[in-house]
Amino acid sequence: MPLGSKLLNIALVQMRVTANKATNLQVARDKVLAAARQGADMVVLPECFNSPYGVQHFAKYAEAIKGTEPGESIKALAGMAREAQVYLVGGSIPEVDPTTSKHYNTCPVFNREGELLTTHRKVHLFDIDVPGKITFRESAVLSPGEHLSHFATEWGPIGLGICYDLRFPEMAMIAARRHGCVAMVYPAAFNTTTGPTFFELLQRARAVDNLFYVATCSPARPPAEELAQGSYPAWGHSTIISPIGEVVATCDAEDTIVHAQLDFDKLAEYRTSYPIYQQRRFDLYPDVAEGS
Ligand SMILES: NC(=O)CC(=O)C(=O)O
Repeated sequence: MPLGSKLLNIALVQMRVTANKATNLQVARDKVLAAARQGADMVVLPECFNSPYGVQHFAKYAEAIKGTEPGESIKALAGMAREAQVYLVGGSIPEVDPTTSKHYNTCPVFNREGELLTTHRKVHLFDIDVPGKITFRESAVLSPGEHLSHFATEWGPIGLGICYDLRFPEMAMIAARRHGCVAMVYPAAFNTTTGPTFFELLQRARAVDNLFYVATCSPARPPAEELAQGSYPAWGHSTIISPIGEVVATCDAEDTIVHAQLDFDKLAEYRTSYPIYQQRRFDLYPDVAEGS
């Protein structure tokens, strides 16, 4: 697919997520509409935007997305996208598959008419153990997705990942090389242990590996009293990175909306200046763009 030539105004909604799903949906709606009023074409919500992030919460907040009447979050997201007339990368929500009863961490994407374009189920589950700092085991409750995902837009295809997926370069490279993606979007919830070391570095690495834009959207960090009660210490720092690894826009841990313009003429320029797509040595390593 040819590279798009227009500007894409993107907005990252770094919102506070509470234990009240209805409140989270209402806050998301208000912020999606506010972002659209500021000129956003595409709005991104955080990982787990309708539920606290923690294995103890996933089953309680889980909703069906496919194969049955969609849950309240999917209906609400479709309504927001339609009302705001934006592409909506609906963060992620805990999903239950009614046919298998398996749970997933899933990102739904809607077009400006509020139609569900695709869903991405987090492929790499967040299972880590940093002694004395953080232990997290999504696989205790969730199943991994079995597919890589992207969706078509007028600017070109856009790849999807969720948080821990950012650590796996193959996924972004397949999006870029096999599907011609011009950007990768990751709803994410890094934390105060891993965020400072890895979050920006990984985004910049994925961007320069592939000469495309990378956008991430995190929940805002909860207040100190909630952290003291065990709430997940989200790192925040929702960010947009240019194809040559520059931080185009970012923030700290607060409740905010980050706006930026993705310039796909610039992307084409960079790919001409740095022709790494043509310089690969597939005689020495396999071509990840092969097949589809
Ligand atoms: N929350 C995640 O999925 C990932 C994360 O926090 C990390 O990789 O660090």
